[in-house]
Amino acid sequence: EKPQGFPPGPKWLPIVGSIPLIQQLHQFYKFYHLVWQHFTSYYGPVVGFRIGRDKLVVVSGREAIKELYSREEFNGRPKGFFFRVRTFGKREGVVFTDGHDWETLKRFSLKAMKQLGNGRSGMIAHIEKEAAEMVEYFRSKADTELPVDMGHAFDVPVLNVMWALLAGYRFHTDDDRLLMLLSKIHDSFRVIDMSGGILNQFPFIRHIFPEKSGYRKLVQTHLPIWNFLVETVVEIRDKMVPNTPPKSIIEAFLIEIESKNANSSVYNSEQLLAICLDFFQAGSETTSNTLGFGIIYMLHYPEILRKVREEIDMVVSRSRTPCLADRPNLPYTEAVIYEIQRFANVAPLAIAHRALSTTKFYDYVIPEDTIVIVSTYSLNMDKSYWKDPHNFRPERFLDEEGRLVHYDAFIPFGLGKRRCMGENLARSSLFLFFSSFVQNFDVILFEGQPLPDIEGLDGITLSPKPYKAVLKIRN
Ligand code: HEM
Repeated sequence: EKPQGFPPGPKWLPIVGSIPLIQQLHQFYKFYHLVWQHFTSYYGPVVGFRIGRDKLVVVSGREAIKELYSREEFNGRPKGFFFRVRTFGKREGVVFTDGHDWETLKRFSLKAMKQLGNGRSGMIAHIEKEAAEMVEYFRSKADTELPVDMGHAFDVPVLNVMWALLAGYRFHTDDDRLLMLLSKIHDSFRVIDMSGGILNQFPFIRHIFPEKSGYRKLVQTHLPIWNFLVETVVEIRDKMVPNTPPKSIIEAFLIEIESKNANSSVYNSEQLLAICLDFFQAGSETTSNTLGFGIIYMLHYPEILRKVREEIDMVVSRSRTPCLADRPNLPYTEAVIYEIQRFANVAPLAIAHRALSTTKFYDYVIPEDTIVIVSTYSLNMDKSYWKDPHNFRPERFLDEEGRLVHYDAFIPFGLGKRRCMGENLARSSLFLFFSSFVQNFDVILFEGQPLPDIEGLDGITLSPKPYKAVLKIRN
């Protein structure tokens, strides 16, 4: 039965809740964030409904989202069966956990990232090197004139940045293990359904329908990733030199394990694998999909591309690729990247939160364990805020003097205690990969080939639809 004071929303049917209506609307709209938007237009910024046994609340709009992000009670993550399969049936790692262990691990990871982070010898140097490698690699492709899979063009460099952070080294671009890993990570994004799907509602059905329930696929997709991570951790542990500063997150974590007692619930090898998986999944698709969309938009808006290149040519010249120190001097390029992020809505629903206790929100009662979804899409496409949200217009992020403008409603990385841990890394990667790519290459479609679709594919993250094109070195 619907709890007293629960936010307004569609009808609750016995057992299934609103599932049939949601499925119907999803068929029509194709994207979950549009289904939630549909509800919002009927019921307001806070909508409540039920999916199977789970109560869900979708929060939209600037005011409600800011309020939500400021409240400690909403800092939980869903804890259903589905969200635990990827971490060996337990709640481990930093993305789908909460409470004391999550806080400890988040603090540890942020500190390790900071230590490995900035500066010539750290992550920035890694990303700059990776961007230079990417340009070399695409140059060799451009020479052969073989078509490139543009939807995934940035997967390897982006994953290599993540890998440098986690493991301290990079893969060769054609490394078979890397390609296997990438395809499994992609698959995992197609099988992780943010609401948890049927498996989350009725975990026992995996014994009856291992195939149909999606359980087998879920395990089979994660198995090679787990195995690979285990191998890597063992390799790194065997090579570690005692009493030297850690060169990667894995090394930093292994040092913690060594220094703590063996039964720590936080510093143990399962948690380490869970963290690696979290970073892999949270960091790679988001960044490479954003870049993929960026290139599609540049094909649609050649005039904007021309201006980006003009700025890069003037500030950086064409004799070298951009470095991070150029960023403050390239406000137009930055504005274009902001607009790509706003327009692409790569994480349209952030990552689901959970109410840690029964609490009041606006005039409503949100019961403990309600899953709370933040529609960042509603912020990015708010008409009253942006005026023309459906236009791709980077100038909105510049003032009259051409300086970058920051808006408090532009929060592609979330806010508050659960905000993205990779924001700096992601922003540096987006800047370096995007600017180096457009500085050096033209994307040439085949004769008669339509412009690639602006609209992406639905999933945990939105991804560009795959398409092929030939790269030419820009003259
Ligand atoms: C363009 C790229 C990226 C976007 C748009 C993005 C966006 C987000 C968003 C919206 C959240 C959830 C906020 C919330 O819970 O409300 C999040 C969480 C997270 N992100 Fe990112 N992210 C990006 C790149 C990265 C990278 C590169 C890393 C890793 C280095 C990363 C690691 C994480 C982690 C670990 C969390 C979970 C934090 C927690 O639950 O406490 N992300 N990100």
